[in-house]
Amino acid sequence: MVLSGLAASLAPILDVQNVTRIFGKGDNKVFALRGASLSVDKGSLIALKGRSGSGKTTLLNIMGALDSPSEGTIFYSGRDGSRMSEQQKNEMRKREIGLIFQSFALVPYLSAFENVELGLRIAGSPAADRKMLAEEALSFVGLAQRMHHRPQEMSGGEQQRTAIARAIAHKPKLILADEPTAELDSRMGKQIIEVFRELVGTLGVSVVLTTHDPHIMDLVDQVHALEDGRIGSESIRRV
Ligand SMILES: Nc1ncnc2c1ncn2[C@@H]1O[C@H](COP(=O)(O)OP(=O)(O)OP(=O)(O)O)[C@@H](O)[C@H]1O
Repeated sequence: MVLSGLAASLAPILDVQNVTRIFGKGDNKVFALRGASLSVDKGSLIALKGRSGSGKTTLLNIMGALDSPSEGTIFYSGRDGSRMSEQQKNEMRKREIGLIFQSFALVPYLSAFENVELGLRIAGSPAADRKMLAEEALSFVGLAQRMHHRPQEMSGGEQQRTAIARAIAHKPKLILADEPTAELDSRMGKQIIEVFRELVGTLGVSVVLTTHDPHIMDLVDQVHALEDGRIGSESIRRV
């Protein structure tokens, strides 16, 4: 189904419907997700919690079109993922999604600016725009004065803010962050959530993150608990 521009703009950013993901075969079959459903609206800050192995990373990978459901459907701004080619998914990921990892995943011998600029190259941003976009993103996360430092010369919080700048520089609609505060102390973790909060508030970006930290769960709009591959009934909505 092709949605009109208006219908696509009204659709949730992500609509995960009854998604199951099975790894392996026969006796080695693992149900990482078993009918998980979740809708992500524009401008929401959402945390996924759950014990180790409950399926958080698997769900995040499917949300980021890095993986596909075995059963069920995911709609990306109204587009049915199962009807998109790998190339269409790659294009969508590059343009519309920003990914952030627990371990920052920065290139160690490049400065913060060069790391963000490299991300823009990979996202296919035109060369003429890259300097301005990289500086804008680094200023947004409060690193205007530190952008020519390398990761090893920065604190963990500054490194994660560099990774956020890299994820937002191409102006995606959705940020997916797998345990973005796990390597940070509570003060730096809170600063990272404040950056996400500002992204949601000022740019209308949606953020979905995974966390084990109850303090982080207190700072987001919605908390959804994954239990054995399903979104549990104790999900908390604050908005
Ligand atoms: N590629 C894979 N092949 C086989 N099993 C997998 C694969 N990826 C994940 N699993 C299994 O699926 C289940 C869910 O894993 P997942 O990584 O999504 O959990 P998680 O909630 O993110 O865990 P953690 O909090 O430890 O990161 C686990 O039992 C895991 O071992």
